[in-house]
Amino acid sequence: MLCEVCDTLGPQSRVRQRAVPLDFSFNALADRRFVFFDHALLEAVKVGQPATHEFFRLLALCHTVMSEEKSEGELYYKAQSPDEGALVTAARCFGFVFRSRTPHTITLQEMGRPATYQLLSILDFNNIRKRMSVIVRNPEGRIRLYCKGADTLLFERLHPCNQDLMNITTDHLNEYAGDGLRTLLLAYKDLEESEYEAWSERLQRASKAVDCREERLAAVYEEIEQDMMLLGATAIEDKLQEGVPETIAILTLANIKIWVLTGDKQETAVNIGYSCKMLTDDMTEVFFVTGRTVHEVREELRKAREKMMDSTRTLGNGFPYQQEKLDPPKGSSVLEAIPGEYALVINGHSLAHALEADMELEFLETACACKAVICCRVTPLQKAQVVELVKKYKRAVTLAIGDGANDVSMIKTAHIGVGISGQEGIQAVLASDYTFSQFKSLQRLLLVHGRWSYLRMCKFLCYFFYKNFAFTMVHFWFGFFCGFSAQTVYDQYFITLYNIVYTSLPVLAMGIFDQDVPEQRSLEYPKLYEPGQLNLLFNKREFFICIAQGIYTSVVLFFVSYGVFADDVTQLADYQSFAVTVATSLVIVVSVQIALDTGYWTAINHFFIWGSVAMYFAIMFAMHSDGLFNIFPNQFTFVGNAQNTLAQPAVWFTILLSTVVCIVPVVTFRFLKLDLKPQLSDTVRYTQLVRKKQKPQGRRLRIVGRTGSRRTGYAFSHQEGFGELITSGKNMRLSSLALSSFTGRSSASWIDTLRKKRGTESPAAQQVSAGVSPQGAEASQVSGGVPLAAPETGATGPAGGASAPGPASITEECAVKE
Ligand SMILES: Nc1ncnc2c1ncn2[C@@H]1O[C@H](COP(=O)(O)OP(=O)(O)OP(=O)(O)O)[C@@H](O)[C@H]1O
Ligand SMILES: [Mg+2]
Repeated sequence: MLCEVCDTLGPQSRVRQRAVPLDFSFNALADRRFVFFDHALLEAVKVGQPATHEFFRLLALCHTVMSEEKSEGELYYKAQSPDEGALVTAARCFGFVFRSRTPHTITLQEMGRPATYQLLSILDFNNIRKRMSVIVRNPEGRIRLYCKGADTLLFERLHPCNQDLMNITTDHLNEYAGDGLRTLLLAYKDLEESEYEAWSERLQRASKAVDCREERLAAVYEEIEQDMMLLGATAIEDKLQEGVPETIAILTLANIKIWVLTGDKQETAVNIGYSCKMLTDDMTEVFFVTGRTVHEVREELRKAREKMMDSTRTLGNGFPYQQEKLDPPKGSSVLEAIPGEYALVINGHSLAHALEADMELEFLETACACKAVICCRVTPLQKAQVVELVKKYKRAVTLAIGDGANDVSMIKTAHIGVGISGQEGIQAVLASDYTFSQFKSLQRLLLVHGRWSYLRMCKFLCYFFYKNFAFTMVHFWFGFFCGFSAQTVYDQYFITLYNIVYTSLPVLAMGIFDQDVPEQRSLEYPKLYEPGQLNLLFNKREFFICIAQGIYTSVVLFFVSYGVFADDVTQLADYQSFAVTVATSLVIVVSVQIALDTGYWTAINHFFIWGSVAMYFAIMFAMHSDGLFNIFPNQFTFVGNAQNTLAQPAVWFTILLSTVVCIVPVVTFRFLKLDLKPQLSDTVRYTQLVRKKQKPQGRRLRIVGRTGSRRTGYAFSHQEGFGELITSGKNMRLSSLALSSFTGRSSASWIDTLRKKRGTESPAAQQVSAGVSPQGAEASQVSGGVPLAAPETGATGPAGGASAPGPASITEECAVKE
């Protein structure tokens, strides 16, 4: 915490860090954990400077902290906001100890002497007022108002005689905020008895008002919080949690747009933006929207858009890539395809105009074109409105994450609300769908569990449609042979048990446990998150594919069995044997299909799949047995059927044939898809497999290629050589080994880089070059002597995404990660 007491302490007294922390031993009630370095401040307190004393008195009186004194001198504070806790603790250490409060009094110990203040009123803090005040009568009987709050609001309410002090304090506040500290301004006002009495009456009336009570109270508060005297300012460091920049970086790579909505002032918010790497010095431009009128805000937004469009035109000259970028995909705005990195910082008062009906779209367009958006000094309602705006116009899923009560409305508005449990109370946690204590857990929530959950749901749905169509459509084909008499193909008990016993548990196990790639890989390759955003795993196309597969299966099941029975191959030509054959084929085919769909096998998956098939046979044999028929002759009419039918080898051949005809096309289709158009998850899985097989000696080489075509790739080096390539490029093929993904020249220089790093020849290098396409011929020549285990140079980020514009700026980065 930094403190500045105006008038008494100049900027030179604000020493951030001295080697020797202050000695608070003069104060028996000081908190031993409190560390402070500004000796001048302590001196000022000790010599009794009135302004300094008043400054700390304000900190000890103007708050909502509760105290607990376990034994003499053992004080514990319970603060709703950690900032308030820090300020009251600072006052305590400097000799102004807050000891206890009752509804009408506050007891302090001021420089060793007890002092009880009569608490006349508390003018509560809220996110619109952004300040709080207390009115107290001091032991001498004087009434004084103490106020602390956001600088912008307090400056407007100071007495004009504070002008010089305000100027100095503004400089200091900007300096603090520039360092990313959260600042507060402190002020006081002496009140006459009569003045307070009159105001108190108005307050009583306002607090008893039935309608518009909040507004009336705010107006009455406003009346008294005027012409105050500036006392000083405080600045508190709100440390970023561990892993925040990394999490933001990884989520950005996963194509997740991140907007920061904060109540902090602009300078603090911008500084935090830089420290969490949302804003960087490499950005083309950061637009600040600070207009106070509708016209100004509209103008600033327009200028920002124009600049972005201009850059598109300038950069676009002659580069087909740019042209491609200028023709954005259907449904998206031209601005969203803008090259370059821009950021938008908008203030709360400007945001109020930007969110008006006639400007909201302009604001959204501009903001969406920017890589980073920071809205500062926003109220909780505005936070919710921004989320609402995105929900209204973008087909996007919104997630709001916050820790304080001021984030509740936004958490509730967003599709997914996440609360961080910390020192800011539990309101955010109670309002949220998910809760954790560290921001960095967000990456696991989204990239691992969110991804898996989407995958599982999609697979579950696809399989569900498939198995039901395969089951039901058989009746339709049968209808042509039974004159659509509504006779069912299957035994009635099979119809009842098919969905609830024979095929439910395997798909449930898949829906619970399935994974396509392990969690570590999900975090390493954030691009894996994209299929979910693009709805690739379950959409109309996928739906129709499942249905088509289901219908195809039903055709095969029915007509293969029909063909066999019609030719009398089985010497069984009865309806019941046919029913058993089709039903058995169906259960086996859908079980094989779920086995094919299951990407992650656990003992439970095995148990459920084998168990379901075993259960089918067990139940069928039981129901077709003489025993049950003897007890319920009218119920179990298929007596002896299973035993007879399944004793025929031809029936088993029929079942086998149906299964093969159903499954082979699926396997072929999947294989071709994997080979011709692999998804990133396929490639990652494949890498995993290869890695397991090759048992690498712990070294993996990651190459992030930055090429003019904006392709990026990774090559893995095992001890024997390059394994394979993972790429996010469009036309990559799994079979095209590492270097063909890069242009020949690029590969050459890339390999050259490696060669420089280590000069020994490796036979594996030739192995790589053998897989190089003509495009990579130059590379293959060079790669004759490439050393594959490059020396350790430190790891790059988790994935390569950035690209330098233009073919001339082809660069490669090599890093070896253990
Ligand atoms: N207890 C308080 N007393 C007086 N002023 C306060 C108090 N708490 C916050 N403020 C002022 O009100 C402003 C808005 O607070 P708010 O809680 O809306 O946002 P924040 O805590 O600054 O940021 P975030 O939105 O990131 O939580 C703060 O920046 C601060 O200047
Ligand atoms: Mg807050």
